[in-house]
This record gives sequence, C-alpha cells and structure tokens, in this order.
Amino acid sequence: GGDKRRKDGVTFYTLEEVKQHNTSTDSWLVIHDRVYDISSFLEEHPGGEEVLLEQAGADATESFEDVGHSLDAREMLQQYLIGELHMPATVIDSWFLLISSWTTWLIPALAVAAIGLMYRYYLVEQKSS
Ligand code: HEM
Repeated sequence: GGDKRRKDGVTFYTLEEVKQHNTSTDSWLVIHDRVYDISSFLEEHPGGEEVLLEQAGADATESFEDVGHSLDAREMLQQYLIGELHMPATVIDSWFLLISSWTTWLIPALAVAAIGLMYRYYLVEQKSS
C-alpha cells in the first residue's frame, strides 16, 4: 500500500489499508492495535476458518478476547505480526491544529496581560490612597 510508514523498524498501517485485505487468500486483522496477516493461518485455526474470515480486514480484538484464547494462542499471534495500527491521522492533525493555532495561545496570553495590568492599577491605587 502507498500509505505505509516506518518508524523504528515498525511498519504502521492505517485501518483503511487493513480493510483492503479481507479475502480468504489475503486476510489481515487487527488485535490490540497490532496488524496480523493471517492468510496462511486460516485453515490451521482450531476455531475454524469461518470466524476469522468474518473478521478479515477488521479489528478483531473484541472477538479474540471474547473467546478467551489460551496463552498458546496469544504466542501464536507473534508469527503473523506484520505491523502496527497507525493512530488515525485526524487525531494527530487535530492536536497539531489546536496547539499551533494562535487563538489557543492568544486568549490565555491576553487574560494574563489583563490580570497583570489590573494588578498594577491596584498597586498604584493603594499607594495614592
Ligand atoms: C490470529 C489470530 C488467532 C489465533 C492465533 C487463534 C488461535 C486459536 C487457538 C490456538 C485456538 C485453540 C484454543 C486456544 O488455544 O485458545 C483457538 C480457538 C478458537 N478461536 Fe482463535 N485464534 C485467532 C483469532 C480468532 C478470532 C478473531 C476469533 C473470533 C472471531 C477466534 C475464535 C476462536 C474460536 C471460536 C475458537 C474455539 C474455542 C473452543 O473451541 O473452545 N479466533 N484460536
């Protein structure tokens, strides 16, 4: 996919990209924000191919946990790991926009300046009375 990003050796995928891999020959799924390519595991799954295909291309965390998979099953996951789910760009972008927006700084700055001025006048008033 085009929007594959690497950081510290980890490949990040978006949920949009995971969604493309939803067939019996090419199936990915997400469990706890990690992305797994389970194409070669479908036929080996003790719980059956069907349940996995239902989750292909999606976040299967809830269904995976609902079954109460064994420690063995959790360790098996490791061999199908291909990357991690990237935080949706909109979350990062909205934080960036909020912090970089001048209104975020200007309003508190004006408030502090106003309080400072009021305090100065208050001191002047006290001296003159
Ligand atoms: C790559 C991900 C998965 C792996 C490695 C995996 C592995 C296993 C293993 C090893 C078992 C045997 C029982 C155990 O050791 O807990 C099992 C059973 C089962 N799994 Fe998965 N599983 C995966 C994903 C899923 C998902 C997403 C679902 C549900 C949609 C699911 C549903 C089941 C069911 C229903 C059983 C049968 C439980 C039983 O017979 O008591 N599995 N799985």
